Amino acid sequence: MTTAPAKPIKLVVACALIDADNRVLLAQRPEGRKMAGLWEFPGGKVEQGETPESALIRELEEELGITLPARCLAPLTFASHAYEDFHLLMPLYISRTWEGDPEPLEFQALKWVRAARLRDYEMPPADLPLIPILQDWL
Ligand SMILES: Nc1nc2c([nH]c(=O)n2[C@H]2C[C@H](O)[C@@H](COP(=O)(O)OP(=O)(O)OP(=O)(O)O)O2)c(=O)[nH]1
Ligand SMILES: [Mg+2]
Repeated sequence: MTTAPAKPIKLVVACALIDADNRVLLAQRPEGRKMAGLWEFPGGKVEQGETPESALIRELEEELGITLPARCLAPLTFASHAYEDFHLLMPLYISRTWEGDPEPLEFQALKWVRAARLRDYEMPPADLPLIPILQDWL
């Protein structure tokens, strides 16, 4: 019996930011990167020495320029997806409260999207199972 070689697990944290109109923030991945142009939830890799929450707070500051205390983050769901060269494990948090106006500091664009419209935006394959969960929740 042969088994497929194990792929490294990459831990990425992301957040569904929800505005007062119940819309969710999607961010368009930059040019020149893997999956450029696809729409994702802001976030990024958990670095050595970080907790998932501290990594997410750092990423939201770097990518969007917003400040979000850990108490404003609630766990929503997660993605688990086999990419070609790694396995993505991505906890998805949700928040309705932060300080500052999100700006596309590291993205091509940002978009506030209604739950019913989420499928109009092409997302990474790992994110597709998250859409109905978010739609049920919103
Ligand atoms: N942030 C985020 N990443 C996602 C989503 N869906 C998905 O498959 N990913 C994948 C894409 C990447 O392989 C990985 C995130 O890596 P990244 O390169 O953007 O990480 P990062 O923000 O830490 O950026 P960098 O330090 O590499 O510049 O997770 C999502 O909804 N949000
Ligand atoms: Mg990122």
